[in-house]
Amino acid sequence: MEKVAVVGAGSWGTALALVLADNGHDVRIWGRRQKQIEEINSLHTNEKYLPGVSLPEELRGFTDLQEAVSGAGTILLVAPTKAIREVLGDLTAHLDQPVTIVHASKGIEPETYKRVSEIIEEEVPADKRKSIVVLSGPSHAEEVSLRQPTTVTVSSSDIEEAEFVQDLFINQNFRVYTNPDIVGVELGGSLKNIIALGAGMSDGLGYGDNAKAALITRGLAEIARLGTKMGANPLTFAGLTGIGDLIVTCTSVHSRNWRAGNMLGKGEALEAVLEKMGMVVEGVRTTKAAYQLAQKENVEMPITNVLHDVLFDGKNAKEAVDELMRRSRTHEVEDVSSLL
Ligand SMILES: NC(=O)C1=CN([C@@H]2O[C@H](COP(=O)(O)OP(=O)(O)OC[C@H]3O[C@@H](n4cnc5c(N)ncnc54)[C@H](OP(=O)(O)O)[C@@H]3O)[C@@H](O)[C@H]2O)C=CC1
Ligand SMILES: O=C(CO)COP(=O)(O)O
Repeated sequence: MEKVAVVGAGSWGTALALVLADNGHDVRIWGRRQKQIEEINSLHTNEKYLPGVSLPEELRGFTDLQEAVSGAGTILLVAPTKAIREVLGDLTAHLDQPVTIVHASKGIEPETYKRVSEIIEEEVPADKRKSIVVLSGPSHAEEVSLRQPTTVTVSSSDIEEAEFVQDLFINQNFRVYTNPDIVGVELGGSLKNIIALGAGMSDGLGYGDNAKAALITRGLAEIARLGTKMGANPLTFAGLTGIGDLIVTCTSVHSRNWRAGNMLGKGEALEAVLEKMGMVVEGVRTTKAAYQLAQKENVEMPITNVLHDVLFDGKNAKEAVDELMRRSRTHEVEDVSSLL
C-alpha cells in the first residue's frame, strides 16, 4: 500500500484518486475550497466535478497542503497547467523526503513552450524528487469514475519508476501501459486538445463526419510533425497518447475542449464560452503555445494556425475552415513518412 497525495480536486484528480483508493492505497486529496473538501469527507461526493458519483469512503480530503502531502511517497499532480507553477511552489516547501511525482495534466506553457514534466524539473529541487512520471491517454474522468474500461500510458525517463506507477494504478477497469518516450507522450496529450477544439467547432458549424475525420487525421499529421521535431518517437503518436486520445477527445461530448469548440462554432465569443464551461479548457492556452513553438521551430501546423487566429485574432470559424480547404495542393504522407 502506497501513501499518495492527489494535488487537484477537479474531475481528473478525483477520478484518479478513486482508482487509487479502489486499489487499496492510502489516498489523500487536496483542494483549495473548504466546502468542497467537507463534501468529499462527509457525503463522499464531488458534485461540481463528478455529479452522481459515489467516492470511496476511505478517500480523505484536505485543504491544508502540508497535511495532505505529509508522509506521502507519491504525489499525483492534477492541476490545470496554468496553475502548476504556483501549486508546485507551495508543494515544494512541504516536501520532507524525495517523492515520486506523477502528473496527469495536459498542456504546454506559452512563451516558454515547456511541457509539464519540464516545469516540474524547474520548480522542484532535485533532492526533493525521486522521479517524474507522466500519466496520459484516452480517459474521460466521467467514465473512469464509473469504472468503465479505460487504457492509459505512463512514461518516465526512469523505466522502473514508470513500472512502479503502472502497478499503483492498474486494475481490471483501468489498464496501464508504459512508454519511455516522455516527449511524445506529453506532446500527444497536450496537442490533441487543439484539434478537439477544431472538431467541436466543425460540428458547431454544422459540418459532418467527413470534416471531423479530416481534422483528426490531418491533426495527427501536424502533431507528429511538431512532436518528432521536438525529439519524440513518431510511433508514440500511433498509440494511446496520440491517436487514442485524439479520437476520444474529438468525438466525445465529455470533452471540454470539444464542447468549447462547439459553442465557438455556433458563434459564441471565447470569453463567454470559457465562463459557461466552468472547467479547464486546456486547448486554448496550448494553441497559443503550440503556435509560438511551431513558428520558432519552422514547423507547418495549418490547423493550429487557423485556430490560433479564431481564438486570439477574431477570425471567423467558417472562414478558418475555408482557408484550410483552399490551401495549395500537397501530398498526404511525405512529411510524416520522411520522419519514420
Ligand atoms: N477531466 C478529464 O477527464 C481529464 C483531464 N485531464 C487533465 O487534467 C488537468 C486537470 O483537469 P480537470 O481535473 O479535468 O480540471 P477541472 O476543471 O475539472 O478542475 C480543475 C481543478 O483545479 C483547481 N484549480 C484551478 N485553478 C487552481 C489554482 N490556481 N490553484 C490550485 N488549484 C486550482 C480547481 O479548483 P476549484 O474548484 O477550487 O476552482 C479544480 O479542483 C488538465 O490539465 C486536464 O487536461 C487529463 C485527462 C482527463
Ligand atoms: O484529456 C482528456 C481525455 O483523455 C479530457 O479532455 P477534455 O479536457 O477536453 O475534457
